Amino acid sequence: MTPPPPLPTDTDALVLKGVGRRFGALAAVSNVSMTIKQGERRAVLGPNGAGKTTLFNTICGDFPPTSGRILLFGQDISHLKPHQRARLGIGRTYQTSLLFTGLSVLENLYLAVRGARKGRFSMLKAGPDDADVAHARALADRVRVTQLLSAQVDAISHGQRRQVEIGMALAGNPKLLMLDEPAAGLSAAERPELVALIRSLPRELTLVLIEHDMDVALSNADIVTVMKDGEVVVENTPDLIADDPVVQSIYLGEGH
Ligand SMILES: Nc1ncnc2c1ncn2[C@@H]1O[C@H](COP(=O)(O)OP(=O)(O)OP(=O)(O)O)[C@@H](O)[C@H]1O
Repeated sequence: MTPPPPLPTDTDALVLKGVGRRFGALAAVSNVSMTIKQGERRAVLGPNGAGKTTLFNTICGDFPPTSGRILLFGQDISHLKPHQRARLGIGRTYQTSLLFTGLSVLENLYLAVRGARKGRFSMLKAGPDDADVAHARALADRVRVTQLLSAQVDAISHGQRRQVEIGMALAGNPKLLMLDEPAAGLSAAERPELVALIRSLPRELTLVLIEHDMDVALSNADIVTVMKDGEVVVENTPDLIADDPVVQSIYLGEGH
């Protein structure tokens, strides 16, 4: 496989300093530190319950950290609300679908565009020259669902719904895109389209993805972080991760 081109800058996009998150007595995430450069593709791997989604939630603000600090392009966002973090440039998808069922692909993308803007609940009806509709169409192109614009999201495949969700996460023009298990539930036939989509995202966009599937993670990442029991156990380049004895013991141990 050809290596990805060099990163566009040496700027730190996301810095975690000793981040922890407790739920009562449970330390779901403990003392996680990492630096992700602008334009980097970072995969976070780990078995069930390792703390990957909780780590995502500390970064996006759904469950802010109970210890440590999070910096986005140098700004401390540790205690900001999710919508404030979104305005500063974080876009995300969720493990479970958040699409508006009963609406078309274009309508879903349009609502995401409107939701990402200030004054988002204006009741103005979209006209054909509405700039937001044009933006929604451009997002559809970006995530390769142009041929499905008028299809209801209930009627398209699971993989196509994942593509639309990524389009919605891109609606606010994020600088950091967080994808929570984008390949979960996809068939073997659907995965290459998702990988192609991820690879086609602009290189200056910083990308962090949680992934169970080692192949998807390794083929999309510059650096892979492996978590277990809430902690980072290994961080390395994809070529060195697969053979790492700690990673092998985790994955072979749980039957992967
Ligand atoms: N809202 C919550 N309240 C209480 N405990 C939680 C909460 N969210 C997560 N946990 C616990 O935190 C630990 C880490 O869970 P988390 O979902 O972050 O792991 P994960 O690595 O994303 O797992 P999976 O791959 O199964 O999604 C688990 O023990 C989980 O039960």
